[in-house]
Amino acid sequence: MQNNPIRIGTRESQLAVWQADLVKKLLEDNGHAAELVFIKSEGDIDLVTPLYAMGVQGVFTRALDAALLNNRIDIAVHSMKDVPVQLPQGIVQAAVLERASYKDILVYREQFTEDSITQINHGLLSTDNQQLSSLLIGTSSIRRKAQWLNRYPGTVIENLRGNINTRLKKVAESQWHGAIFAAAGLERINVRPENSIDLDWMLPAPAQGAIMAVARDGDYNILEAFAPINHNDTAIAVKIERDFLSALMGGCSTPISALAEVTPQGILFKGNIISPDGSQKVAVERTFSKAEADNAGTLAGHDVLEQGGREIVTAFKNAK
Ligand SMILES: NCc1[nH]cc(CCC(=O)O)c1CC(=O)O
Repeated sequence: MQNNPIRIGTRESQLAVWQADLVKKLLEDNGHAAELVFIKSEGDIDLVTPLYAMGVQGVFTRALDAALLNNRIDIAVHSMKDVPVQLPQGIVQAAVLERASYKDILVYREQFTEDSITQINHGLLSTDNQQLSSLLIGTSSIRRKAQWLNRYPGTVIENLRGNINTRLKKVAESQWHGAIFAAAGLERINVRPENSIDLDWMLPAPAQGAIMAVARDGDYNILEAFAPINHNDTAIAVKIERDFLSALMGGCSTPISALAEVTPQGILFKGNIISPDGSQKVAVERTFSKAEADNAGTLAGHDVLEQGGREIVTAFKNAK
């Protein structure tokens, strides 16, 4: 039994605090006292450098890892897609919460729909507005950039860093057509603008929309407290997605997307890797049985490597 309140470490952004509060509430529902401890991360301090250029993995997670290992907190709560697939020595997964929307969405500044954006990009929409001759889209995610350019070649991609509120403000003040966000982030803190559409053709980052709690290895009181709040189907899906990522590259901030959906008919998996300029894409779509879950991500990753993905990985690594 855990006696002292469970110290939940979190970053200070509104989304991070919302996610940590959810964990606190779930713990309290199960009879555990808990409190939040705020920790600043490198990813929050440097708001300019694109994430993929920061050179290290885990810019959002390392400060929390250190707090965990130094026993300043008992649990760290993360957006799972920000967590490197290889957890640091001494840190283990305690729970994965039920996934929210995994979708990427386009927040657009004016009355553009995806249809009109497609038309604009293909020069089909007649307009006198000079601005529309080339699309300007904000994102600092190399994965979103690669997918967008693959679908809409010729778009100019603008760097867009910062927490959700900063980014929304930047888009509103920009001259861009729009910017790409994770639906989950905006919806959780209730700031998804009306001018937004789900990008159904875009595959999410591995584990997008999932929340992960990590603990010290061997801290059995904590691991026991978190077992009941683990969502099994989500945990299975995100493990497959992260195995796919590992099989291809093993890093975050890569142009690799993956989505596994656990359904009564089996596990539906889709994944891809796209060269950062959008010109080359290798995609896989496979159905697995639940019994195959352990190897599904790795198998799908090997499919992609064999179908030309290896060349994209190599070029990406050499360009870094
Ligand atoms: N990389 C930043 C980040 N990490 C998690 C989310 C949103 C929540 C989620 O995807 O789980 C975001 C913002 C975004 O991608 O727009």
